[in-house]
Amino acid sequence: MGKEIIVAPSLLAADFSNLKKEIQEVEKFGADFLHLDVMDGNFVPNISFGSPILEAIRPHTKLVFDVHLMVENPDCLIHLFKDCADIITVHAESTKHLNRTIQLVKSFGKKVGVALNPSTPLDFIKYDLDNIDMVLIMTVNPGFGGQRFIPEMLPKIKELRNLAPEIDIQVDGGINDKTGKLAVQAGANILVAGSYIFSGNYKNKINSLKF
Ligand SMILES: O=C(CO)[C@@H](O)[C@H](O)COP(=O)(O)O
Ligand SMILES: [Fe+2]
Repeated sequence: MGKEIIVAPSLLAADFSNLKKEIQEVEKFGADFLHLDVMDGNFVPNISFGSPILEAIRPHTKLVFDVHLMVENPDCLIHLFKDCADIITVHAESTKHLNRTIQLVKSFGKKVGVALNPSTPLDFIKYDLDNIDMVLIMTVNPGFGGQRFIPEMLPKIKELRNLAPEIDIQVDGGINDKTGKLAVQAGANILVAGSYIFSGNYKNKINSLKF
């Protein structure tokens, strides 16, 4: 442990007909990041929202915009997020040349995250760790909110924490007060939670993740 816990509500589970209010509520109750799941219906079997929505909500909050790109060929799309994202996370599985994609995100002056699907080994990023700000360990298979946390990801988080003691480790998928605690004990310091937070009582839920 050691690093302060960052709580990142995932907008995917918010009321889409009331986004401005939803975002301002989680901000008021202590959220640190706003996690924004961009899905293209190709890399994952679902479509969510894209840069026009992010630009529309950007003026209404000071939260850090943590953009999780679940798109095939992210190099073609990254530029769309240059005016609204603070952190851009790409999936290691979505690009042929991960190191080039990392450099592209950085060329826009953004922090760069790399996400790994549950079955993707840490070896994929071993030689890029010094160039990455954050590693996102997916604790479900990407594409949908409301899935169950995969406990086999806990040793993966531990292994990464040993490999990179200072890096930000984000976990995403099935996070609640119980699974979040296990992830933090394993070494994670950024907790994404969608259905857990947006299912009600935002204040208690956000507080319950600040271990
Ligand atoms: O990236 C994803 C899903 O692919 C996530 O960010 C989900 O939005 C998390 O939702 P919950 O599992 O917390 O409901
Ligand atoms: Fe996500």
